[in-house]
Amino acid sequence: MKNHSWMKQCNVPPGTLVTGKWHKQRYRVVKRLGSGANGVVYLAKGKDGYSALKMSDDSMSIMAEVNVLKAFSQVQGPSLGPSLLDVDDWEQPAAARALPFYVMEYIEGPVLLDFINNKGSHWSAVLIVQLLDILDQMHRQGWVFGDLKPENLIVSTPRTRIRCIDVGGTTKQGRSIKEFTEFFDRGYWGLGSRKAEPSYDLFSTAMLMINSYYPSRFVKNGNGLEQLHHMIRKNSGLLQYERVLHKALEGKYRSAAEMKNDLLGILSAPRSSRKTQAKSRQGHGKKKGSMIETAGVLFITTFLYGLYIYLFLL
Ligand SMILES: Nc1ncnc2c1ncn2[C@@H]1O[C@H](COP(=O)(O)OP(=O)(O)OP(=O)(O)O)[C@@H](O)[C@H]1O
Repeated sequence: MKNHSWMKQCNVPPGTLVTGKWHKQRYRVVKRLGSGANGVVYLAKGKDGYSALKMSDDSMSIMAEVNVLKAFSQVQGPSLGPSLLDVDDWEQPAAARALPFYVMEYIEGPVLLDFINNKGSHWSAVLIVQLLDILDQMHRQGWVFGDLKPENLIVSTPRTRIRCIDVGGTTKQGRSIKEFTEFFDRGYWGLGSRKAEPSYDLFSTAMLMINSYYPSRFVKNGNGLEQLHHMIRKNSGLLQYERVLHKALEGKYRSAAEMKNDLLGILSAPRSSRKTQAKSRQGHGKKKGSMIETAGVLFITTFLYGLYIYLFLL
């Protein structure tokens, strides 16, 4: 069992001043943002404004995360993770030894599922397209994100960009995945190994999409692939992405860019033809939904795709 003694040392009340031993930067703790397997993250205020400060008594895990964030900061293109602002040790007055911490960009916004619950599941594909751009860059640099799950993805405002947080599970390609969450793990579904390779992240990406249409998730029940195919077929929102989802679940994509292009192909097809195709795949699709609803969704989807082109391609 994991030793959580660090919890006590890392448990600091709002208002606490954290001063770095080496760089002498000062951060005022505003509130606790959350804690994970490797430490506690606080919203903090320093001389340059708000930031997210992560502390842990496990200096190895702090250094590993710092190294990933440093590597990410060298990469051109979309931000692969929060930018790294400071790394230091905190000498708490009453503590026996200094506590390592790092400070990163504070990414403000709801986590993926909260955003989708609020705005509608049709946003899912647009955000997944953005995520695939990030993953493509990450994979080209030799990394695999590993623990992809909605809680590790924030939709930052006001430009509606998906951002990855928590690089604790980020693994060099070829090694074993360090951290995973069952629902998003292809090993759990019996659909592949836990070797860090791009197809591992692409499987999780397909599961993210499935999760956005099944927010309460579901557990494995027999043959993993058959069950996932069935769940996709049962949901008309997901059914339009069936081809892409099957390929990702079966590990048939060679790159995130390939998956992104397929998804964009579907998004750019007129909504009416997507719906017809999905219905014919569903076989005896029930006649449901009013003309007004269909027209509304058609309008929203066309608008979203236009927005996507405007925000990310122009
Ligand atoms: N850069 C950031 N900006 C905004 N919020 C953040 C940032 N980094 C972390 N958080 C918040 O802090 C919480 C804790 O983050 P952390 O990365 O330590 O662990 P976790 O994701 O909860 O757990 P685990 O590492 O076990 O998966 C996150 O759920 C998130 O809400």
